[in-house]
Amino acid sequence: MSLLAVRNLTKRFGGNTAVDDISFDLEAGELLALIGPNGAGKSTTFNMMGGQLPASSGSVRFDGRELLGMPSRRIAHQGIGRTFQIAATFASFTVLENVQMALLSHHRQVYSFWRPAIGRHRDEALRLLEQVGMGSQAGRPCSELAYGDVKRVELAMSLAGKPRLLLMDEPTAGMAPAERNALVALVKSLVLQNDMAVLFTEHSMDVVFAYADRIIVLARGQLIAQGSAQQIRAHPKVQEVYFGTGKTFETLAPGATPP
Ligand SMILES: Nc1ncnc2c1ncn2[C@@H]1O[C@H](COP(=O)(O)OP(=O)(O)OP(=O)(O)O)[C@@H](O)[C@H]1O
Repeated sequence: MSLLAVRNLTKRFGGNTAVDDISFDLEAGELLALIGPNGAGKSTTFNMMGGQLPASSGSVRFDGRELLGMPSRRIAHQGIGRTFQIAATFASFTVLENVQMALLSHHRQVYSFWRPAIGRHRDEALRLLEQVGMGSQAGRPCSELAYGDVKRVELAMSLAGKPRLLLMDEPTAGMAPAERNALVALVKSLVLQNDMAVLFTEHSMDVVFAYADRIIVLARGQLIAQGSAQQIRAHPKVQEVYFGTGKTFETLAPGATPP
């Protein structure tokens, strides 16, 4: 049985079928990219899986349990984490405090402003920050960080819930190419270390082809291809939907800097 089994998932907005009968699986230890041109249905798929949007029909089973119909908070407590396109850190709080608050939330403890979280889950928060390479910045306010570092803090926060599956919606949006590669390389190493599964949407083909174990491609709501980077790059339907969008499918030489 797959860790995640999506079957015949469909979302209609009035007469527009945004996600049209898609099915795919995801296994533990796998980094799966969901790609497709603008309006393909990627965010809608994520929002149905995370409980932010009701599906019109279909099924999403995680470890055999149906997620559709569950509220998002309950989905999170099944062991599914989610990061959003907009970084969700508190700017005036330190890096460490942000991760401590995520841990408090995971343990369903209430943060109160007159009794700060300082001291609670400190060691665990520092351990998570070390995992994402931010241990040395623990005492800095998030407002002072470079954007790429904020995304690392956000990643540490999403790990606070010990997810077995992490949904990452455009984790590298707004990042420079070198930062993008570093972040996805980090995610890949976390997948292997923690035996997690990650499903991510991404517009930069360079990071998708460099790091994803498998790729699924949506176009106008339909799943038009799935497979390895090599299979996707050579797939005629994929080439057709991306033709004219300026996206390229060349492989980078090892160690080369992407455009
Ligand atoms: N709340 C909504 N109400 C009506 N239509 C919507 C809604 N959300 C999305 N859509 C439509 O569903 C389709 C899929 O949109 P979606 O945002 O899922 O695509 P996407 O692949 O994430 O695009 P992008 O890469 O631009 O973020 C589009 O036609 C969009 O206009």
